[in-house]
Amino acid sequence: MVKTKEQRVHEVFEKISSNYDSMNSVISFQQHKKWREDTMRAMAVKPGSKALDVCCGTADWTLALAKETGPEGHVVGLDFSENMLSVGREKTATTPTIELIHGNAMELPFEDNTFDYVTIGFGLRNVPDYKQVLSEMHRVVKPGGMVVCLETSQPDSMFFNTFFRMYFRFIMPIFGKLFAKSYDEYSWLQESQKDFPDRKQLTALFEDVGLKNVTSKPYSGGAAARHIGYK
Ligand SMILES: C[S@@+](CC[C@H](N)C(=O)[O-])C[C@H]1O[C@@H](n2cnc3c(N)ncnc32)[C@H](O)[C@@H]1O
Repeated sequence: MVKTKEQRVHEVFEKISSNYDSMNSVISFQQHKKWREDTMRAMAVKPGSKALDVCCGTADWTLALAKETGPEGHVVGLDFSENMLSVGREKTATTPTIELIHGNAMELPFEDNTFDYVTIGFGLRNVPDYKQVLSEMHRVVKPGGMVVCLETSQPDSMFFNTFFRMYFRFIMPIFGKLFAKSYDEYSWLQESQKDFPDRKQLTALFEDVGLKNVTSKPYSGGAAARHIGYK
């Protein structure tokens, strides 16, 4: 039986959960930390606010959000991989303002207008329907609230774009094999990168679901980008 994208993604993350955090630094040459920090700065999260981190995985961004929302805030992390969540649960055990829940980004289990911030970090390219997930994020954020996506993107320069694709296709799986004994999983992850919208296309998708004042910023020559929009 042919597996759906959703089933395959689920299998991949169930398998790589224990190596995920260290592999992130290997495959992005530590760059992901800078991208995350810059995005958090741009968000200027208000203490005491309520945030949702969609596709939270091992909860790195969830923890960063909780640091900003502080003791009066509340941060929910949602993911459909129990193994990724269980790594996240260990990391967040001493942060009582964080709640990690099992769920699907395609159908968020929250009322309309619930959160001040809704984020997705390196998750959007993995879902079966980008627009459906963005529209769910738009639905659950409060009017005036912020929707934020940090994701790999398509570099502007043709030369760098070709290099980046080659890297994802040939080098990253080798790193996956060497450091995480998972050649197939890291090889498969490039599939989700190569067809992902570029900055302009993702901005248009944000606007299609009703988000306003959408801005984007490229990182590392456009290898990654953050998008921010408001409801
Ligand atoms: C590359 S990881 C990103 C984890 C984390 N946000 C980070 O910044 O490191 C992608 C995560 O998305 C989750 N995911 C993919 N599709 C999903 C879906 N439809 N619903 C919920 N989680 C999903 C995977 O289980 C995985 O934990």
